[in-house]
This record gives sequence, C-alpha cells and structure tokens, in this order.
Amino acid sequence: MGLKDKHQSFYKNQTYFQSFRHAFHGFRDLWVEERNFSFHIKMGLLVILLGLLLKINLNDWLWLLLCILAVISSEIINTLFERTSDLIVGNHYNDLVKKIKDVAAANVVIAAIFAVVVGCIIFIPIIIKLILNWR
Ligand SMILES: Nc1ncnc2c1ncn2[C@@H]1O[C@H](COP(=O)(O)OP(=O)(O)OP(=O)(O)O)[C@@H](O)[C@H]1O
Repeated sequence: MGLKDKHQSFYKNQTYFQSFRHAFHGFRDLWVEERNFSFHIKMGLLVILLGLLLKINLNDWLWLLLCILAVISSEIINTLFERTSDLIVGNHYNDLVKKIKDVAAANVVIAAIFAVVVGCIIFIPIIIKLILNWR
C-alpha cells in the first residue's frame, strides 16, 4: 500500500469503489490472519458442494446458507472483540478481557453447533435414502 493509499484510509470513502476495496482488504485480512475464518469458509464451500451433489431443495438451501452466514458472522464478531481487546490492553492479562474473549468464542461455538445440527437434519435423511435405494 502506497503512502497516498494509507493517507486516504484515514478519511471517509469518497466512492463506492473505495468502500468495496476496503471491505475486500478486511476479507483478505481475515483470510490470511485468522485460521478459524479460512477454515469456516472452506467448510462452507464443502457443504455447498455437498448440497449441489445431493441436489437438496430450495428450503434446505436457505437453511444451509443461513447457517454458513451465522458461523462466518460470529467468527468475524469474535475477531472484532479479540482485536479491540488487544488494542486496549495489549499483552497484559485482564479478567474482563478474558470474559469478553471467552464469550465471543462461545458465540462461535453456539453458531457452529447450530450449523452441525441443521446439517445433520438436512443431509442424514438424504444419505439414508440414497443408501436404501442403492441396495
Ligand atoms: N489479555 C488477556 N487477558 C486475559 N485473558 C486473555 C487475554 N488474551 C487472551 N486471553 C485468553 O486466551 C484465550 C485465547 O485468546 P486469543 O486472543 O489468543 O484468541 P485466539 O486464540 O486468537 O482465538 P481464536 O481461536 O478464536 O482465534 C481467550 O479466550 C482468553 O480466555
């Protein structure tokens, strides 16, 4: 990033393209710096592939996409709380920061459990049906 770009980023975006570009930088940063984020994206793509292979219906697609969104959003919120906490206390131990980070992590786990349960409800009956028809 050139000096001009860095300087610009301190001011309000002037165009929609600039807003989008900064959002893309955020996405790239999450992908590179947060291993859990890239893991969830890969899992989401894998589930989408499975949905395509098993030809799930529209209703199931909506639930699946909602689950992917829930997990990714909670991971992003988790990262925001982690970074904001680190910005405030740095490397120093703080009881409240521990609680904040643990609650943010719990938020991700809750979303992931929800996604796994929905995934099982959608895919298990289809897979059982496939196995029974295959015999
Ligand atoms: N400054 C701090 N004060 C107290 N506890 C902390 C602090 N920083 C981290 N912790 C504790 O360590 C845990 C891990 O924090 P860290 O910031 O390393 O998250 P992380 O490993 O990046 O998490 P994730 O796996 O979600 O990416 C937190 O959940 C919290 O319990």
